[in-house]
Amino acid sequence: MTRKELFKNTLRKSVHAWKLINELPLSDDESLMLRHFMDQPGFLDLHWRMFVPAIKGQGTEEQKQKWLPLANKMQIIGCYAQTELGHGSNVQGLETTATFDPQTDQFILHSPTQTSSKWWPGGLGKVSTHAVIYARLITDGKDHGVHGFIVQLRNMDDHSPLPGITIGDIGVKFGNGAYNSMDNGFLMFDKFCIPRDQMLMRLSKVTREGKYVPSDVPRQLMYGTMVSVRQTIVSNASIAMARAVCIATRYSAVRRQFGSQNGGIETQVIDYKTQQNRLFPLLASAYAFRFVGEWLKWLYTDVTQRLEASDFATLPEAHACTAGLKSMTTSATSDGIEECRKLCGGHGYLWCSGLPELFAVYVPACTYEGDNVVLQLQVARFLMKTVSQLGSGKAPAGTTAYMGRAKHLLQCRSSIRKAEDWLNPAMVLETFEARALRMAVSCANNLSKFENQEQGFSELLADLVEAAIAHCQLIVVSKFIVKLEGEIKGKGVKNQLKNLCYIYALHLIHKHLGDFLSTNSITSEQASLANHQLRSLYTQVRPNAVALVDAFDYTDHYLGSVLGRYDGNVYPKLFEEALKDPLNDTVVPDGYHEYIRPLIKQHLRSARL
Ligand SMILES: CCCCCCCC/C=C\CCCCCCC/C=C/C(=O)SCCNC(=O)CCNC(=O)[C@H](O)C(C)(C)COP(=O)(O)OP(=O)(O)OC[C@H]1O[C@@H](n2cnc3c(N)ncnc32)[C@H](O)[C@@H]1OP(=O)(O)O
Ligand SMILES: Cc1cc2nc3c(=O)[nH]c(=O)nc-3n(C[C@H](O)[C@H](O)[C@H](O)COP(=O)(O)OP(=O)(O)OC[C@H]3O[C@@H](n4cnc5c(N)ncnc54)[C@H](O)[C@@H]3O)c2cc1C
Repeated sequence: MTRKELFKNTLRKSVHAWKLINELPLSDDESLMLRHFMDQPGFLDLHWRMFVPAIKGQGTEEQKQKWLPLANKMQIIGCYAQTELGHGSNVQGLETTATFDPQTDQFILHSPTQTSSKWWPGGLGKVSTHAVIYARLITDGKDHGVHGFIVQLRNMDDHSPLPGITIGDIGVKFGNGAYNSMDNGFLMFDKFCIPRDQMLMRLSKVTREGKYVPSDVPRQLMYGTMVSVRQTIVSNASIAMARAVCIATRYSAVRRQFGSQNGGIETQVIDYKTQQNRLFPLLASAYAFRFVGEWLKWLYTDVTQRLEASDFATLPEAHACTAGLKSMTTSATSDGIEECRKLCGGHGYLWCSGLPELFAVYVPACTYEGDNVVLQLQVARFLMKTVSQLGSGKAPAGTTAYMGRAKHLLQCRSSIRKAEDWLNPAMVLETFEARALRMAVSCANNLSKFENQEQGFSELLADLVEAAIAHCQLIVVSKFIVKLEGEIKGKGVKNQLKNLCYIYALHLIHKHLGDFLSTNSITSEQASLANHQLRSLYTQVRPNAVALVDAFDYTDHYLGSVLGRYDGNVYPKLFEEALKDPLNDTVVPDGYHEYIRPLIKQHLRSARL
């Protein structure tokens, strides 16, 4: 499809999905499932995941009563317009202004520079009638920082931009189809006026007289919509990873190379230990991210209930967990999808493998909802704060509770003696805790050598990110272990999950061996034992690998991959796909008479053939 066709077709699908949701009708969970199977980024994502939650989280009761019924019936379509051409990560650096005019009781929205143009918001370019706009609030010449506003963008009769608004699509993005189904947009305001009651005023207010009244709740609640989306992105990482792994695992069982004896069949590539060493940790990650995603959903629900009761105590942890896990799982999944492409050899590079499209549509997850490095730095700040409070009498809680055992974890030595000891959950957990704590403490010690903490932080950014990742990996490992300790129906299933849990943990040790050795969390002998155990786990997973990906229950239609077909009938179908290519419509290609024939003829003449 051309870009225009792709965009229009996605509009068609989105509107059809909305019709089904209402007609059947579908529950919220079923509607999410429908979105999942619609399988294309589109304006509904931003309307439901960001525009509506932003109003719910930041609007007053009156504002919710006014706007939510319209949004819930999709009589208005909204998006989330925060990022600007010049500023994305640095939200406090946004330039768009919203200046209160007491004479008209209005805010004047203005884009003072080119870099202040809104740039990137999905659904903004061509579809949305409304947006939640983030802009600097100015009253009486004073800048109060960034706040949210509900703004109508387009005329409800003919969809034209309202006077004072310039709006459009930012252009083609990475990949052929992928994210190009979405109208990520730009927007400039030229002194555009909105009524005062369109500032989202749950967190702070501007009175009729133009007085700014900050509320007593933390201003970070303004970032709540991002926290909610980051949480869902973790579960989505599992879905995308599982999809790539399903394709690569099934194909690795079909594909044979070398090893034929006396003219017999060749070896299935899934039997090579190198293939297993690349594939099975990704299979394990798909399960691990699913379980940590379930836990994060619980954490998010819990913090939401606490916030409603004005208990803000767990907000920093919820922010650190959603930011860190969003970052860690999306980075691992993007890398994992690319690894799966390589695991499928040359055929993985074919569009019909399903992997190039999956990669292209997935990889921006490392950037949207917060650049992955910027988000890990938020985790690092949280960790440094926690370390600095050790010994102050305030016991660390939640995911940092292990830091409360700092004295032990800083000096303990791993008691792993034989390979099977690596199947002991307590020993594995302590290894990850020791490594995470020691990396965090080492950063804190290095920071304390700087007179200026912020300067020290800038100097140590790379180490801080590594410490943050170590903490996030510990969370994933520990939630996998907790899952195994809970109710899992079926002993066989539990055994398989145990194998995957240890593959996940031991492979991380192998991959980040430098961290584990340099922090003395394990010795090099213990590292070899971990590798030994890992190989044995691969052997145990091998006979069940295909069943473990079949368990994701993805249809062939959803996978969209010739290589990942359930029936394994890969080669005939590759031919069928190839023959569908427009280049094969004719035997002699268009351009032959124009370019190839004259070239050949010229050579034939000069060679006197
Ligand atoms: C084959 C076909 C397959 C098809 C598959 C389809 C695939 C699609 C799948 C799923 C779709 C998912 C839908 C996703 C849609 C994506 C749309 C994207 C939207 C966006 O990107 S919106 C814009 C997002 N922008 C960002 O994330 C910006 C990142 N920056 C920030 O968040 C912040 O500015 C910051 C965290 C970097 C903070 O910077 P700074 O230090 O300047 O912060 P301050 O504002 O001064 O605050 C510091 C203080 O606050 C704490 N803090 C910060 N953030 C939060 C928070 N969110 N919650 C709570 N607290 C927060 C911070 O820790 C500091 O605290 P202390 O002072 O240290 O105590
Ligand atoms: C597909 C897609 C959809 C999007 N949808 C929306 C949307 O609906 N609404 C919306 O408002 N926005 C949206 N965005 C924008 C997105 O949120 C931002 O792109 C994202 O927050 C990153 O910000 P940036 O582009 O400014 O990156 P930058 O911050 O410019 O990052 C560039 C580089 O600088 C590094 N860097 C930046 N700051 C630091 C630091 N303090 N320390 C160390 N390194 C740093 C980063 O790691 C990165 O390597 C979307 C983006 C994409 C790609």
